[in-house]
Parts: sequence; C-alpha cells; structure tokens
Amino acid sequence: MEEEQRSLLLSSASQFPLPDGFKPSYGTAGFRAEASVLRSTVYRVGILAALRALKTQSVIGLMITASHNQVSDNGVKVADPSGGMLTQDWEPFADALANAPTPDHLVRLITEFVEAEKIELGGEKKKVEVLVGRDTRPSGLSLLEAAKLGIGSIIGAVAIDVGILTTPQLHWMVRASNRSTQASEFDYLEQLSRSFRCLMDLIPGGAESNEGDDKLAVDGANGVGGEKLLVLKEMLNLKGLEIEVRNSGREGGVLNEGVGADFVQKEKVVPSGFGSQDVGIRCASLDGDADRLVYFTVPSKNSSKIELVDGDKILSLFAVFIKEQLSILNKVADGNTGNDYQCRIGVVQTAYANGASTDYLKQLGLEVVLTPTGVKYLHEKASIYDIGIYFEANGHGTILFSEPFLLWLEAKNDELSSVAQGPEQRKAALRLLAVSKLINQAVGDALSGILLVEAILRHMGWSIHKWSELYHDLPSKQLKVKVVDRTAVVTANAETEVVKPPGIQEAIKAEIAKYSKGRCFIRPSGTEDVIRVYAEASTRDEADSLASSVAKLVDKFLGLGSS
Ligand SMILES: CC(=O)N[C@H]1[C@@H](OP(=O)(O)O)O[C@H](CO)[C@@H](O)[C@@H]1O
Ligand SMILES: [Mg+2]
Repeated sequence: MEEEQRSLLLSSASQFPLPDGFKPSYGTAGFRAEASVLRSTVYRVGILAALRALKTQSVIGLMITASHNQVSDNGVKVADPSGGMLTQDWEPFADALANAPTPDHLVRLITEFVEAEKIELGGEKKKVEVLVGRDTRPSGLSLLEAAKLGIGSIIGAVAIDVGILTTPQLHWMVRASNRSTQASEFDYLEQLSRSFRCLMDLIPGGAESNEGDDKLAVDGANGVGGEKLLVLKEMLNLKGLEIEVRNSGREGGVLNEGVGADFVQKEKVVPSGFGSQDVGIRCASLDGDADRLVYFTVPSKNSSKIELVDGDKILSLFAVFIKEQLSILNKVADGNTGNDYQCRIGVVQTAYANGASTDYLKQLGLEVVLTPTGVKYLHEKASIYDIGIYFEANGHGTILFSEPFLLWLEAKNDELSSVAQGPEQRKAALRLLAVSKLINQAVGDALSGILLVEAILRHMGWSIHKWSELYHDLPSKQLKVKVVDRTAVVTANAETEVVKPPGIQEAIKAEIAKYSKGRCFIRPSGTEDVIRVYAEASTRDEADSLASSVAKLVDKFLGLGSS
C-alpha cells in the first residue's frame, strides 16, 4: 500500500474508535445496532463499499437504515453492482473490518484483503462511485458523514450523497447506473408510474373499479416510504384509485412505533391511525425503509384485530397473474407459431411461509423451494429461473425475470404486433413486459409492490376479500427468546431443523407430535440478539401453545437461567 493511502486511512480511522465491548456482525441484512455505537462500523463499511467499487469497477450502494427496528437503532448495508445484496464472499471481510480493534489492525486487514482480491488501489483510472442513501432516522446524518469519510479514505473512490431514500430506491439506482440506464430517483418514479399505467390500460374492459373499491389506505410506518408514496401518487394522478397515506411521518408519529409492516404482521392488530373507520377498506402497511409490504383489512368495528394478507398471499397473487399471462401467451392461435420458449417459473419461500400458502402454490403446479431467512438467499435462488418469484411472509419480495426470457418476450411482442390474429397474446406479452419494469428487480420494494397488487386486483376484478380467500392461513405464532449466546443454535435444511445444541431438535419434535398439523422451528435471528420460535397448528390455541412450549425448551437449553 502506498504511503499516501496508508496515512489517509490511519488518520481517518483514528476518528472512529471501536466502542468498548461492541462486536458488530454482518447479519441477515447488514450491521444493525443502537445508533450511538455505529459510527465506527459505518465508517468501515464505507471503506468496504469503496473497495468493492474498485474491485468491480462499478457503482456500489451504501444504505444507512435499520428498517423496522426502533428509531434509536440504525444500521448499514451494501448493494452490489447488480443492485442486489453484497456478495456473501465479502461478509467475513465486513465482519473483520468492523471488529478491527485499532487503526493499525484495520490497515493491516485492508492491505491483506486488497492483495488477496487483487484490488488496484490509487490507480489512474476513472474514479469509482459509491451512492450513499439513508432513511429518515435522526442518526442518519452523522452516520452519513462517517460513511463519506470511509469512502473518501480510499483513493480512487468518491461518495455521492443521494439523500433520504427507501432502501429499494437506492438498490434500483445502483442497478440502473451499472446498466447505463437513467438512474435518478425521478427516473425510478417515472418508470414505476409508466409501467403501472401500461398495466391499467391493458385491463380487459377498462380499469373501472367495483363500486366502493377504489380506496387504499396505506400505513407509511412514519418512515421514508409514506413520503415517497405521496410523491408517486401525484405522478400517477389516476382516476379510480384513491391512495390515502397515513403515518407518513408528517403527523409527528414515531418511526415503527405501533405502526409499520413488521408490527402489523407480527401483532396482527391495526397500526395507529387505523381503526373502526376502516372496516371494509383495503389497507396496506410498509416498513420503515419501505422494502416490505403487507395488506390487511379491519373486519369489525369492535376489535383492533386485523385480517392479514401477508407476503405469502402477495406472492400467490403475483404467481396466479403471471401463470395466467403465460398460458394466454402459450395458446397457439391460427397464423402464428405459438410458444417457442420453455419458461421456467420458480417460487421461493422460507420456513416462515405459512404451510397453507406452500400447499396452494404447489397445487397451482408451481415449483416451490425453501431457503434460509434473508433476502440474499431468496434472491439468489429466484435468479436461476426465467421468472423467479420470491417472498418472505413478512412482505419482502419481488419477481426476477431472466435476460433471455425478456429478450424472447420483446421479440414475441414484435412478432405479434405484425399479425392480426394474436391481440390477446400480444396483450399478455405487454403485461409481462410491464410487470418486469414495474417490479423492482434489484430487491423487494413496497412501492412497486403496491402498484402491482393494485393493478392485478383491478385486472382480476377481485376485492381484497376475494384475494384473501385464495387459501386460509394456518394459525401461526412467533415468539422471541433471549439467550446467553444465540450462535449456539446451528440449523440445517433451510433452518427447519436444529443440529446444535444436541438434544433440542428431538425435544422440539416431541412437542410438535402433540398437535394436529403442527410445525415448529427455531433459529437465531440475524438482526436481533434473540432466538426466534415459529409454530403453526390447526387452531390458534394450539399454535400459541406449541410456540410457548418450544420457547420454554429454548430457555431450558440455552436461556439466561441455564448459564
Ligand atoms: C422472521 C423474520 O421476519 N425475520 C426477518 C428479520 O431477520 P431475522 O434474521 O429473523 O432477524 O429481518 C430480516 C431483514 O429485514 C428479514 O429478511 C427477515 O425475514
Ligand atoms: Mg425493511
């Protein structure tokens, strides 16, 4: 390493000492912790992002957010050139950097890594860029400065502050930048509104809604998503769809406190700002950085309970629509060649997917695979298909289209435009092309998700109730247990079984056997210091009781009392 580079790193690193006793780890979705201890981590992730940009000679993203966590937390994650999550190969380096005890250690680590990865430092090449985005957390500004210093301490890299954005907007911008397409926030909003309008224009019989079904009330979690949705709504300027944004953060509510997709999905009660006035209305909830989306309805004036329409159901709605379009496209009409591309569709879920959804998707004839929790795993799996649809039950997901399939679809669309016989097929091709532009193929995105759900419901002529009736969720329950060391739990088979500590899996199995349709698993959270317990059974009481007996087992084997 050149002396100039070395001294730049040493002097900037000395401003960001690692707090005593803090052991950051790049978990399910980057580093997360109480914001006050994160400056050194964010500075070091800045360095990592700059090295990644140099290595790939591409634009990289750095997002400062703690998503659905409380407002006093914050976090940081990196978007790779494709717009997806940081390659998993680099996660151990991220951990090592974040935990380096002194500036000297840090510089030594960087020197070794740069050599091993053959990264050219300080070359004469064009400068590489790291786009830095942040959510609305007050701590974001000071962490932004730390990120900029980290990026700026690698010669040849520059930080571009892209301001307050949703996480998916930043990922989208990184992806677009590297594909040399228009990549500003305005371009993102334009692309979403254009492709949404295109889908609405292709609705058989027009985009008329059922009487009284044109209103959607959205809970913005008092975060960045509500504000952006308000902008998007202005651009859409649609008749027949009235989007009302609540908890946009303008009303003074606290981020993620009693609001947001995580709260709604886990607690299954109305978020604040919603209640008896919403009976019968279609409602949706975003999380704090707007990469998750769930829908819900308020069934009764007298209770705060909601009817949840979760990520599994959003996935099912998307799958039904896409299947329908593909089958229209595959119909061989007189005068044209019919299908000449075997499109492989795959559906990707995690163990948290409701068992009823998995059964439903399989009944549709779809290939369903499970991966461990975390978008990085689902996304990777979905990308092997021509159309890969993935969702976590909590509402994070998207649809990926392969390049060869999109090229075929474009060609098919051109071919069909020149023959008189294929108007329905052409419309199906146009719809699929519009979906591929509306949906954020970099990462799950609540804003584009809302628009796609709304367009499909309108296309099908379905109310939210009709959609919700696709299948009935099995009652489920999630609990968290604090333990001495969550890393003591090691799982296998997409987290459905525990292999360590010994004995606990057998004990869990014995509990499951006591319930009809019982299913239960535990795993260490990658974002919180807890073990999560998930249980499913044929009645609510049974699901609750299975979850609580397994939580007791966790406590017995690993809990604070067992140390
Ligand atoms: C059960 C659950 O909802 N887990 C969430 C949560 O991860 P954990 O590793 O379970 O803490 O946060 C992740 C990031 O947002 C999300 O991908 C994941 O689905
Ligand atoms: Mg999120």
